[in-house]
Amino acid sequence: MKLLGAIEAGGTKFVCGIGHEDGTIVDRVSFPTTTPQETMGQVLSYFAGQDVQAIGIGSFGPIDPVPGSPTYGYITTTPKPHWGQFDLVGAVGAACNVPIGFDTDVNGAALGEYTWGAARGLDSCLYITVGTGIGAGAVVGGKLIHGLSHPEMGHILVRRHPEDTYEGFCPYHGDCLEGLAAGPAIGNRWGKPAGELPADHPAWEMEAHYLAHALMNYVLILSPQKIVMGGGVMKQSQLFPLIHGKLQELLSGYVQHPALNAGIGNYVVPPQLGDNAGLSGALGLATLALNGA
Ligand SMILES: Nc1ncnc2c1ncn2[C@@H]1O[C@H](COP(=O)(O)OP(=O)(O)OP(=O)(O)O)[C@@H](O)[C@H]1O
Ligand SMILES: [Zn+2]
Repeated sequence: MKLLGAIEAGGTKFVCGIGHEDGTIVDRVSFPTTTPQETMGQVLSYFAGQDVQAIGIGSFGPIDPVPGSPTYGYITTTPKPHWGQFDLVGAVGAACNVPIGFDTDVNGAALGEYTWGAARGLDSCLYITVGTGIGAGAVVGGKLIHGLSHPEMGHILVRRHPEDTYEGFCPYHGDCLEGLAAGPAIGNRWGKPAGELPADHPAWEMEAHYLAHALMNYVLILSPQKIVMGGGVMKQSQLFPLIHGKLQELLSGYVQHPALNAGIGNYVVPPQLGDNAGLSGALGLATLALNGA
C-alpha cells in the first residue's frame, strides 16, 4: 500500500504522521511550534527517511489555500510570532518532491470526519474546534469549501448573553464568537483556566449559549448533515446536552428535520476520530493531492 505523509500544523505543536489511503495511521510524532527554522527542520528530517507518495498539510491560519495565488501555501496574517507570511508549502515542497495538499486544520478535520469518522456516508458536515481559538471547516456536496480564501467561521458575531459583561479578547473584533467563547475567554471571564472549572459552573451554560448561536447560524447558512465539535473546551462533555437544548430553542422549530428534533443527540457530536481528527484530516488532504483533486 502507498505511504502518505500528514502534517497537522498547530499553533502549539506540529503533529506529523505516516499513513495509508484507507485512513490508517502507522506512525506519529510531534514537535513544539517554536520558530519556522527549528520546527520545520524537525518536520523535514522526519519525512526525509520516509518514502511517501504525497503529503497533506492541515494548518492553523489564516492561510492562503488558493492555487495560483502568489502567496498560495503561506500562513499569512497570523499574530503568532515568526510565522506571519511563512511559505509552508514551499518549505515542504523544497525538501519533498511529491504532490502536496494544503488546507486549514479545520477543513482537514471536516474532511477526516467526512471520510472516516462521524459523517461517513453523508454529503456534508461541519467541523468546529473550540480551543485557544475557534475555527470551523466544512464539506458541502462532497467538497471542502473555499471561496475568496477560506471561511473564518470562528469570528462570526453572536448575540450577547444577558449576564455577560466580559469584553472579549479577539484582537480584531473584540466580542466575536472566538473573543467570547474560546478557551482564553472562559479563563479571563471567570478568573480560572477553563479546564479547572467544575462541570456545574455557570460558565458552561454561558458557553453553550454562544456555541448554540454559532451552530444556529451554520445550520441556517450551510445546512450541514452533521456537526462535529472538537478542541480542548469540548472535553467538557456536559456542554453537548446544553448545546442540543439551546440550539433547538433558538431554531424554534423553524427548520424541520428529524436530526434537529429527536435526532439532535446524534446530530451535534464529538469527533469520532477523537484526538486523531487533525492528523487524519491531513491524511485526507494527502489522499486528495495524490489523486490530483
Ligand atoms: N478539559 C478541558 N476543559 C475545558 N477547557 C479546556 C480543557 N482542556 C483544555 N481546555 C482549554 O482549551 C484551550 C486549548 O485548546 P486545545 O487543547 O484545543 O489546544 P490548541 O491546539 O492550542 O487550540 P487551537 O486549535 O485553537 O490552536 C485552552 O484555552 C484550555 O484552557
Ligand atoms: Zn474575531
